[in-house]
Amino acid sequence: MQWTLVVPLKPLAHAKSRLSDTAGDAVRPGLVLAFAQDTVAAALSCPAVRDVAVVTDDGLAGRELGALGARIVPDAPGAGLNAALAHGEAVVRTLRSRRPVAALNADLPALRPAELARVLDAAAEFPRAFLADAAAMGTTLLAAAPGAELLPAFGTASRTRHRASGAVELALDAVDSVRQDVDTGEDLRAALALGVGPRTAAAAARLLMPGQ
Ligand SMILES: Nc1nc2c(ncn2[C@@H]2O[C@H](COP(=O)(O)OP(=O)(O)OP(=O)(O)O)[C@@H](O)[C@H]2O)c(=O)[nH]1
Ligand SMILES: C=C(OP(=O)(O)O)C(=O)O
Repeated sequence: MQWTLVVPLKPLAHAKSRLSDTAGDAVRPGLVLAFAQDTVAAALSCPAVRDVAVVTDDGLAGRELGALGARIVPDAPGAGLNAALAHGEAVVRTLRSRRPVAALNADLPALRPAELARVLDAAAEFPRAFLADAAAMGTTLLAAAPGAELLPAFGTASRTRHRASGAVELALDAVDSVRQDVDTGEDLRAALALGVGPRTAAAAARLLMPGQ
């Protein structure tokens, strides 16, 4: 099955505020862009992925991610993460109504295409399914079959909300790269230990972070 992914991305200057102790205001936007570039590049090279739409109002990120092959959708609602995802879903479904759709966070710099393919293949068995993040509190991927709505409920402690909404939690081993979102300096160290993509590796080296 070939999926359309919807990837939300906040304006870089405001994104990942919880990383401010690890990366100051001068370097954090570049680091967040590197996460998104490595996430989108890995997604686009996944055999289970047909196309990727990034919902963002950030001009630089739009140009860079568009150059990788993503469709850029303006964050027209401007009303937060879940509104951005619902809007992205509506846009891609207008274009491709018979494809399954999955929301994927933009902060997965260690993402491996083969692991993403395993997650999407497992999700294809259910009308709606999700993958919990490495902290086991949040969500990194929420998937909906053709004809089912995503009904995104991302944000703090979203795992419980997605489960309560009827989405099936995917119980998969060895998909750490799809679970490892980066909110904090500790998360970034964990992602570096898994092995990040080239743009995040370069950006982290500029922060003088060891472990690559
Ligand atoms: N388009 C869009 N994306 C968003 C919005 N809010 C969050 N995101 C994205 O949603 C994903 C998950 O969000 P978080 O992990 O909370 O990231 P964040 O809001 O940048 O992080 P903090 O500032 O530390 O809370 C990331 O890819 C964000 O860039 C929004 O209002 N619009
Ligand atoms: C966006 C989420 O949370 P966090 O900001 O903790 O990554 C989530 O897990 O739904």
